[in-house]
Amino acid sequence: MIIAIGSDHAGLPLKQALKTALEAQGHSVLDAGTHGPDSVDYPDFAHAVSRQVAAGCARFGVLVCGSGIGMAIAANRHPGIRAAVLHDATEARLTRAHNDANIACFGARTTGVEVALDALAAFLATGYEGGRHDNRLAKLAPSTLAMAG
Ligand SMILES: O=C(CO)[C@H](O)[C@H](O)[C@H](O)COP(=O)(O)O
Repeated sequence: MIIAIGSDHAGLPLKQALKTALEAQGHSVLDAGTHGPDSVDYPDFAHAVSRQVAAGCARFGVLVCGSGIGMAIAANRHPGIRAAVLHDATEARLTRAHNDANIACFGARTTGVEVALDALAAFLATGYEGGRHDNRLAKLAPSTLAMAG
């Protein structure tokens, strides 16, 4: 599977750990950076990864910053992106099964490496359930916002 990954300076160590694990599992990882400890702006990396996922160049994205929240806010501005901040494997399974999330966001300052690895494995192993969730996802499309009450 092709997976796009990115982080800011705060997320770099966790990003490296997740990338190493993904490659060991046989995935192809497109690393959008950052590649060093200098302070950078998380939206630059969220936008790069989101574009790759939205364009179909990568099946899933992984984004890491201090809390995961800034990355998720930035990624969710892209049509077709459903990014979720994950703190454990249960959240990972639920957001795949119910939200068809396609980008997993982690907070390197809030979530340990082992928990993040576990959550990412669950995220990648879980399929979208469809059914009752299809109508709900359709209501997330930007074109439906003008009609929303
Ligand atoms: O934007 C964030 C909050 O959602 C990220 O956690 C950033 O990594 C964080 O703001 C970076 O903080 P720093 O003080 O510039 O290292």
